[in-house]
Amino acid sequence: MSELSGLEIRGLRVAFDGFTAVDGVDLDVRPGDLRFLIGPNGAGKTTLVDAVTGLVKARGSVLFGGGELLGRSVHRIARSGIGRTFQTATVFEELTVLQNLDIAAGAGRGALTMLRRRKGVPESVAHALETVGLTELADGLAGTLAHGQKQWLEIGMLLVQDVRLLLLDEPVAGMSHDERQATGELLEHISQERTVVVIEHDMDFMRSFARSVSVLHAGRVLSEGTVAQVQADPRVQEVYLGHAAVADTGDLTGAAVQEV
Ligand SMILES: Nc1ncnc2c1ncn2[C@@H]1O[C@H](COP(=O)(O)OP(=O)(O)OP(=O)(O)O)[C@@H](O)[C@H]1O
Repeated sequence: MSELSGLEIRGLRVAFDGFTAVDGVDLDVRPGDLRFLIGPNGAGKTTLVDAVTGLVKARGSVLFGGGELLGRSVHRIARSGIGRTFQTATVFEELTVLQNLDIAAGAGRGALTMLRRRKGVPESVAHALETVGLTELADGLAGTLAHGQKQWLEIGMLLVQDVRLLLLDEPVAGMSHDERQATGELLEHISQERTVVVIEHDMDFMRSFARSVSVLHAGRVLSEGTVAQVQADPRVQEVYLGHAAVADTGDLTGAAVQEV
């Protein structure tokens, strides 16, 4: 296992045709954190992750493990140990779970190694299967997996690549209660050895599993801290509820908030 690394973002700025989607963000995610990025639709969460992973051009600085990511290609950033998932799982449905993991594991290998016949399942793949709870389903087609299981397979595909920073975009969207719980426990487990950043709208899930939270609004960091700290922040309540009147629990889960 490689050393734990943190993310250090300074003055990050992303503009689309004159519209500034990320407007001078500073963000520190310490090594091994389980950080939730929350904020209303259009706050800039996905664009921030796009900038970190090289999908959009950005200004400022993004250091991971001390190395500058901005200016590197998407592939070089991936090879730096950074991986992400998207809101819709992107597994190969016609292949088995094992084959999906095998391909992901081979992403960093040469074609010859990929073609060579191997006996058994590589250690890293077996370990990832175990971690994401899909060992029993290894030979099943990925297309037949339940929605939650596809998300876990995607996470497994990042694990076999030995990704050290996982950026997950709404991993529990559409999941059942039990699947959410299992996913939260999986992320807690993974973040013992890796740094995890989760974009999320599900406030119950965030409250149960976040170690730290950053609230984005209109391309800026509005608030940051523990769950209790951001819930108690009147600016956060203002953005989520339109007023600062939720004094008792700082409850962010009102019906109006679920899909904010
Ligand atoms: N490729 C693009 N071209 C133009 N505008 C974009 C592009 N991508 C994002 N935007 C705009 O940037 C803003 C931030 O979008 P982004 O998707 O990052 O927000 P978000 O916080 O992830 O929202 P959501 O929670 O709805 O996913 C939005 O106003 C969006 O319309």
